[in-house]
Amino acid sequence: MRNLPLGSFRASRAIRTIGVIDGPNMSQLGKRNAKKYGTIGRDDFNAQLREWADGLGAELVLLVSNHDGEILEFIHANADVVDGWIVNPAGWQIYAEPVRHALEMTGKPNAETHFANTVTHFAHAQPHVRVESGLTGTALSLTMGLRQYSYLTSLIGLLNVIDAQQEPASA
Ligand SMILES: O=C1C[C@@](O)(C(=O)O)C[C@@H](O)[C@@H]1O
Repeated sequence: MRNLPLGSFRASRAIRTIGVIDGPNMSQLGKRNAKKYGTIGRDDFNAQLREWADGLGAELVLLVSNHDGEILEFIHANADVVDGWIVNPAGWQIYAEPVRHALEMTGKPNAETHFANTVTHFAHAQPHVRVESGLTGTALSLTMGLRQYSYLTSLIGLLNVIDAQQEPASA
């Protein structure tokens, strides 16, 4: 892995804390369909996320979980710890209402993020059904299809939005 000079993608030097949540089956990165998810394994991806965060001046609290109750409790427990969230609800995007409520309660912006382009994914899997993520309606953003780089894109954007909210430019 290279140490990328990511600092120039962010003007503020303030350290922010970002909660990253990866839902069901995201523990299996590296063993999933390589056309959608690439080949990066879970441990390498965790290291990559931390390296990106470090380069951008962020600390991560990371949860990879196959259990919806655990995800809810993680959000509740970290509501006052984080400045924002990156959330990949994975298969739970279809019935994500409890997660959406929990995120909304925190009042912190959340960036929905997927490895795959889920629009193509659903169109291929179930061409007769239009399935949209239940999180998107109240998410700050939706980034998908760039594999692991969706998270880098979300992280850069989210940090800049948080910076602008917390340090508004003086008139
Ligand atoms: O499990 C996943 C992973 C996913 O959220 C992604 O990151 O690409 C896309 C979802 O459609 C799928 O159910």
